[in-house]
Amino acid sequence: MNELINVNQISKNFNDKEALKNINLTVNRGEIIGIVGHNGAGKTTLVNCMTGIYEPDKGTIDYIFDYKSLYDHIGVQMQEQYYEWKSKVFEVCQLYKQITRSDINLEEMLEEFELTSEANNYINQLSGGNRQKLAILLTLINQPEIIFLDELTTGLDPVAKRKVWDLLKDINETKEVTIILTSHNLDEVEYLADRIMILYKGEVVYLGGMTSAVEEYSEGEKIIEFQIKNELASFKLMKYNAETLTDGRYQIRTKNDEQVLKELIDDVGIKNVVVKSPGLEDVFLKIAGYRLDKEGRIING
Ligand SMILES: Nc1ncnc2c1ncn2[C@@H]1O[C@H](COP(=O)(O)OP(=O)(O)OP(=O)(O)O)[C@@H](O)[C@H]1O
Repeated sequence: MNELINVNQISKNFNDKEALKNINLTVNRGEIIGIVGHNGAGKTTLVNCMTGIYEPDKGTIDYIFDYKSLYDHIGVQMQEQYYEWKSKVFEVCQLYKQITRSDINLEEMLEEFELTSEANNYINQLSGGNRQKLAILLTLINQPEIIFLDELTTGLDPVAKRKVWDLLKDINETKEVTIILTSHNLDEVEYLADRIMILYKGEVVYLGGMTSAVEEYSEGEKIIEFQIKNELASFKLMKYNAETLTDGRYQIRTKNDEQVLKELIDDVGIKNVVVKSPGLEDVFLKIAGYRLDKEGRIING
């Protein structure tokens, strides 16, 4: 695969705070990389280093293209506050086109993004989903090889979120644009990314495929969720360390799922059973040393 960016052992400090420590990352052409981590983990700092906004204190970043023309090759999602809030959609697109001296056909692009009917509307009148689609469109006006997106779907409803995700997949596949996105939304990363980087206190704790992340950190563990037919039998669950969920459901984590399931069916009496593998959220929480309580709130593990 073709390497676009090589991040070699970079570190970045703010005063005496180490925001990034010895980060390595090779970005290959055509891939989608999701960068996740707790608040303050260093996601934005890493993106800012890769997009030339910050200079690393240690290490180097090599680009396949000439660094002097970096902004001809990358697209960076602007924070909403940078737009002229009361501008019309088409005007902002045109401005971006002029600034980047692009020869892109804006009408075609708006059509592709299903934003044609919004072209003469003010940005502050757009729905959240359309505003995010516009943000993506703007990153693509200079026809970049790689785009950087930050917290793309925060606050969007599930349908709008899904539309934005599908748009991104389409851009990645048809335009062969490489995508780096930071997100707190693990479903988003799980759906979109080919590789995931998990940052924890400025260090990379995982970099690789999604399936191997789950395999590596779940160590063959399975999650069994169920209700019991007769609540009086609930004392029998004590030996399994079962957690109580909402809605009268229980959860057991085990590496011996077949045996435990058989015992639950034969000895306890269970119904509405779901057996699942841990997901990215479980992995993420485990790496960061957290777990969820029965209402799904994060607590220290
Ligand atoms: N310009 C700055 N000046 C001082 N400290 C900074 C600066 N930018 C980031 N930091 C610090 O560096 C660390 C990493 O911050 P960064 O914004 O990269 O984290 P993040 O993972 O993007 O967090 P969030 O999810 O909250 O956006 C934090 O401790 C933050 O306070």
